[in-house]
Amino acid sequence: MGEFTINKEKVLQALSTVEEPDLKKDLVTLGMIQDIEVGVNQVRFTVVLTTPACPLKELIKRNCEAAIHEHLSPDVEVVINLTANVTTSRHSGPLIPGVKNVIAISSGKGGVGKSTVTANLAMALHRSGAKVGIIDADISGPSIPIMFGAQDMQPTITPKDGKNYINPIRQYGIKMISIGFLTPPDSAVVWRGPMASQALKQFFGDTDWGELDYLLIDLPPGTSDIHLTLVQTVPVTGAVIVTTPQKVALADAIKGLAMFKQPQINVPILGIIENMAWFTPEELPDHQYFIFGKGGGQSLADKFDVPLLGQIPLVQGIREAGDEGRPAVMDTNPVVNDAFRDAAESLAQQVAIRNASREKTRAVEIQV
Ligand SMILES: Nc1ncnc2c1ncn2[C@@H]1O[C@H](COP(=O)(O)OP(=O)(O)OP(=O)(O)O)[C@@H](O)[C@H]1O
Repeated sequence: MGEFTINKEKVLQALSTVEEPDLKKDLVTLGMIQDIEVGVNQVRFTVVLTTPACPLKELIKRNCEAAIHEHLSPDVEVVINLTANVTTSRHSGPLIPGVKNVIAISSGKGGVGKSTVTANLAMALHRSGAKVGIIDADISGPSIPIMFGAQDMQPTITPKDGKNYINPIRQYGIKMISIGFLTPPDSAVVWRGPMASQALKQFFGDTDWGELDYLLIDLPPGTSDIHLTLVQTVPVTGAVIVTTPQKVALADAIKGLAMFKQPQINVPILGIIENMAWFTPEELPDHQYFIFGKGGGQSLADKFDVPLLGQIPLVQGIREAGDEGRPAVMDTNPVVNDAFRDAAESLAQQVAIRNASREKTRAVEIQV
């Protein structure tokens, strides 16, 4: 056998046979391979994933290793370092320049667990290594501060470049701002649409978010002026619709979906999360009782040809943790943790696919 030397080019050639399963292009073309080092019988390189929450990272790693063994040498040791650089499809504009993805979390009707899902998705994304923020724009009951045990905190103001900026609260590693921070906890302020829209604009224009991979927006249930304000103020990467499997919830979720699809709004639907998909008693983690019906989220996803990102069971601990001021994924119930982690990974995956495949989003122009 002739002498075969491994060099960087050969490593790149071998890795150009490995496809990113979602983006359907090879890792070299996608610019995902960095820092190749060739040592004695050893190859090292970094794979830069599109999100730290990538559900396919182990598969990609295995495929890279297999490609090196197949195309270069079966004996070479392969050391792969995985990192992530979350992608964006936003034109960087004057507002929130360091925020890569804005994700609207919406529901057709109230009480389906939209805020609970937002809080836990945020925490699961943060745990994967992403930089995450939340804007709680739910005027019907701003519950994010309570779910994060932050109801008594107050955002501070810092002057910067001749302007006063709001600093988001930081709790459990997540930056957040809520319409609830603008009113004392026990006051009965009734938020009217225009006031809330004004507040939302401030949360984008006058708030120092710094660098974020994902900024989740907890919207009021149904359709409202605030939804319009959101899409007119910043480019929105996509929307997630939270529903329960119940018929009445699904009917409203369809309206919510239809709103985002309207031509003048045109926000891509990243997928559906079915909350309270079944009841699982804490002491019987393998049992599932379909008390609100079964398969509703999947049939909605099928009807609109969008992914079902996750199914979250109804678990007493989810409610208790929320009431006690922490997202339930901070506890150790594997049923809850797995459900939210899977949903967060699917969401991050859809964001990456969307960023790779669609045009950049712009804020919606107001027709006058
Ligand atoms: N999967 C779940 N298991 C157990 N309890 C849940 C679950 N999801 C939500 N809850 C509980 O249901 C109640 C309503 O949830 P949440 O406030 O998140 O709903 P929402 O859709 O944001 O409501 P709204 O937008 O109308 O304020 C809360 O007490 C929450 O703790």
